Amino acid sequence: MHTVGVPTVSNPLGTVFAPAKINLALHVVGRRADGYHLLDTLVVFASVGDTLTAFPSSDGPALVLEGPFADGLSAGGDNLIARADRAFRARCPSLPAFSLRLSKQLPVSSGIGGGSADAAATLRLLGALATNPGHVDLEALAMTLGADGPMCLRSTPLRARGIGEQLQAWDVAPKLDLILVNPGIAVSTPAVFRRLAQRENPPLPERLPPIADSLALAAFLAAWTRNDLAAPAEAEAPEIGAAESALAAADGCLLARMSGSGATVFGIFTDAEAARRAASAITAARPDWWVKAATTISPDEASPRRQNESVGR
Ligand SMILES: C[C@](O)(CO)[C@H](O)COP(=O)(O)OP(=O)(O)OC[C@H]1O[C@@H](n2ccc(N)nc2=O)[C@H](O)[C@@H]1O
Ligand SMILES: Nc1ncnc2c1ncn2[C@@H]1O[C@H](COP(=O)(O)OP(=O)(O)OP(=O)(O)O)[C@@H](O)[C@H]1O
Repeated sequence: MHTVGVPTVSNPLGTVFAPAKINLALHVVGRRADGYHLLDTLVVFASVGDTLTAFPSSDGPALVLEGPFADGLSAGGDNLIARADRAFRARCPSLPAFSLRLSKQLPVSSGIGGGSADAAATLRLLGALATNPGHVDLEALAMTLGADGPMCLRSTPLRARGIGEQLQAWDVAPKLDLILVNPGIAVSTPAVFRRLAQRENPPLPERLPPIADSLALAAFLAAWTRNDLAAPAEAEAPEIGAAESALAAADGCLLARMSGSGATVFGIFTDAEAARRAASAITAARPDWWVKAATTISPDEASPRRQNESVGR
């Protein structure tokens, strides 16, 4: 795969949304012999994310990056989209060449899936465009591209254990009104894991209680769950604490917490209007931060759409 200009062919073949992943809770419960950490995490996906579109290409596979966070991200063979494309084609060699265009809306190295979401979206899109993808194990491929790969492939509310490969649907997740705030700092996931003081912590409660709405969820998360990577991430990037405090102090915020290995922080709000107001106020106070009001998405909203289907966003 190589970088080219904007594709001349205007008709897209299909498009897929790569939503931001949010770890509502992230417990580090152990460590494997290979150094990877065992997790117990509750995950939802948001209405903000990257968009990946496929165009026909007569010139071999190509990748074009655009959008607010495209700068500084390589479109070469190390991009997770290029890696996912190669991995898929190795198992499905008859797939025609596509030019892929990524609209990069999510900050890079920010704890909300970014690269894993793009890699998973690539697999979903290629799987939808291939005529015979039945023999390709997308979940196994996704894991080779990152521990967050399998959860991003599903992009539905879930609980993940192991290093992220043991997935259990969380069908009763309430719809949430959220704000995501990134204080403009890229945080390295390995660096945060390295700083962990305690690697064996209690897991989430074995059975999640019935949770009716945002209020009940926020109460449950606050009482029973944590993000064990928050302290090491904040030691790496103290601005995370400022972003969390800004969210927590906003009217209508039920819970503020860091996602993944940071530095993005999410706030759960009482309603969409409160979230919009708080997002405007935080943006006004900190124009240098990335601030987005969002909701959690339903399972079908991250499904690939072929050209003649509505993209819906
Ligand atoms: C922190 C989370 O975002 C929670 O969802 C993920 O566990 C990270 O997933 P990811 O970014 O896809 O991670 P990978 O690209 O597979 O791993 C990056 C690095 O993070 C560390 N890592 C990652 C996942 C994990 N369960 N244990 C780890 O120790 C390892 O040092 C690894 O080399
Ligand atoms: N398409 C891509 N989008 C974002 N990052 C990419 C991409 N391809 C490769 N990368 C690289 O992957 C690394 C991790 O970026 P990413 O945005 O996935 O981190 P993250 O948001 O912390 O993810 P996670 O929440 O899974 O830990 C960065 O070093 C980045 O350069």
